[in-house]
Amino acid sequence: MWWTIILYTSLLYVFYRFINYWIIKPWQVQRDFWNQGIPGRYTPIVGDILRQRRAYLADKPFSYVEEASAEFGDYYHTSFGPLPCLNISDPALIESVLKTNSQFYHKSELARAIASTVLGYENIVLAEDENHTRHRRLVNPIFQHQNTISMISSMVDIVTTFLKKWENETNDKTYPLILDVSKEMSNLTLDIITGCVFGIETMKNKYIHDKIYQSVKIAIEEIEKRIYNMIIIIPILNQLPLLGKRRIAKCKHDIKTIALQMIDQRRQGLTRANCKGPDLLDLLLAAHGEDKEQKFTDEEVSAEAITFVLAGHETTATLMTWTLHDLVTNPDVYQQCQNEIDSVMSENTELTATTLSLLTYTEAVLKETLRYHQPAPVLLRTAIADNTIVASDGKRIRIRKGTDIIMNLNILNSSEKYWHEPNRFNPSRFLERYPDVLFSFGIGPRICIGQNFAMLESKIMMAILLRRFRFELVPGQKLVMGTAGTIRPKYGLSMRVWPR
Ligand code: HEM
Repeated sequence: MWWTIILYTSLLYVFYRFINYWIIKPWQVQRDFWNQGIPGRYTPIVGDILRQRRAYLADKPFSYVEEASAEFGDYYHTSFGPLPCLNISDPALIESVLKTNSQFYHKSELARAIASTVLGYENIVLAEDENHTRHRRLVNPIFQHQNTISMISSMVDIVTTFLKKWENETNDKTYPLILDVSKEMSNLTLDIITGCVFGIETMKNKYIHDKIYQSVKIAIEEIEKRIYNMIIIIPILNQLPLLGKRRIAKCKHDIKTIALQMIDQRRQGLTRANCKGPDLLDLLLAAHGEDKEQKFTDEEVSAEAITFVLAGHETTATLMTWTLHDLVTNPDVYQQCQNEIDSVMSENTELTATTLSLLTYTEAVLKETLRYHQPAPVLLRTAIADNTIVASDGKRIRIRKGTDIIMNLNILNSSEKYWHEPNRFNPSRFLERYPDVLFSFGIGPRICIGQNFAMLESKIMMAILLRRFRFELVPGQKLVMGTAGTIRPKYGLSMRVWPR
C-alpha cells in the first residue's frame, strides 16, 4: 500500500516537474512579458527551434533573427525549446545586462553546456560571482600591455614559419595557390595561441603539436554537431554518454594531460618561454593576488591555459577570415590598407610595437570587420534573480529569474539607428573615435580579457600576409556564415593567393 502511494507520488512529482519545465514556467514568463507590453511570440515546447533549424538548413542562419527584429524591434520575447528568452539588440539593454545589472546574471545554461564540455567549470569563462572575481583578479595582469608586447617577436616567428608552406608552393609566380583561407587562418591562429601559451619550442614537438591540434579540432567539431542537432539543450539526453560526448571527453582528457605535463616540465625548468619576456604559461604560474598565497593550483593553471587556447583561437581565426573577405570585396579599402602596410614595412623592417602603432588604417579595417562581421554574434545570459533593465527609449523591462537573455550583437551592428550607412564596409568610421555601441569584445566585468592580444596578433598577421601575398576571391562559391559560437564560414572561403 505505502509503496504504491510512494510510487504514484514520485510519478506525479516527475510529471509535474516535466510539465513545469516544458509548459508552465515558459508560459508564465511569456505572459509576464506580454503584460509589460513587450512584443514577441510563443510556440509551446519547441519555441523557435524549428524556425532556427529551417533557417540553418536553408543556409540563411541569421534570417530568422533578422525577420524577428524587423517585425518586433530591438527587444522581443521568444523561447528556445522550453527556455523563455528575451532577445535584445538595444545597446542600453545590452549594457544593463552585461554591466550595470551584471550581478543578476550568470552565463546561460546553453553557454555553460557548450563551454563546460571541454573546459569544465573551474576557469575564468565559467566561474561566477566571487569565484569569477578571483580568477579575473589573477588573470588581468597577465594581459597587461608590456606582457603582450613582449610576445610580438614570437608571434612574428610563428606567422613567418607558417607562411613558408605557402611560399614554397607559390615559387612559380604565374599560378596562384588556391586556399581555403578559413581553414588556414584557423591553423595559423591555433599555432599562435598555443605557441604563446605553451612556448614555440614545446609546440615544435610533433607529438604535442598534433595531439593538441587534433583534440581542439575534434572537440570543436563535436560541440558544433551537438549544437546543430540540439542534443546540448535537451535535459537527460545531453547527459547520456553518446559517441560525441565520449569523443569530447577524450579530447578534454588528452589536452589536460598534456597541459599538466607541460606545467610540470616548466616548474622543473625543463622548458622555457621563447618570447622576449614570459609567455602565458609563465605568467599563469606566477600569477598571484595581493596576498602572495593566493595563487592558481596546477589544475587551475591547466584549465586557464586551455581556456586561452579555446577562447582565443576560433574568434581570432574568424576575424582574420572575414577581414580578408571584406578586403577583397572592397577593392578601394584593400588598396588603402595595402598602401599603408607597404609604406610602413619594407622587406627587412622588423615588426615592433612602434611599427605596429603606425598601422592605424589596418587597425580600423579590423575594427570595421568586427562590426560588419561580428565574430561572436550572440552573447547569452540567464537571470539568477528578478531585476529591471532599461532600454534606450526609456522602457523599463522586468526580468524574471530564470529568463534567458539573447544579445544579438550582429543586429545592433547593422542597425541604422546606431550606425551611419551600416551596410557599407567603411573602416574610416573608426579613425575618428571608437563608438560606444561596438560590443564585439563584450562589456562589463566579463569583457574579453584577450582583446588587446587579439588585436595585436591580427595586426601582425595582416601586416605579414598583405606584405607578401595578394588575395582574390574564387568566384561562384557558396559563402555561408557558421553559427556555432562564431560565424566562421560553414563551407570555407576559397581564395587565390598570389606571391607579391
Ligand atoms: C577577435 C577575437 C576575439 C573576440 C571577438 C572575442 C570576444 C569575446 C567576447 C564577446 C567575450 C565576452 C563573452 C561574454 O560576455 O559572454 C570574450 C570573453 C573572453 N575572451 Fe575573448 N575574444 C577574442 C579573442 C580572445 C583571445 C585571443 C583570448 C585569449 C588569449 C580571449 C580570451 C577570453 C576570455 C578568457 C574571456 C572570458 C572573460 C571573462 O569571462 O571574464 N579572447 N571574448
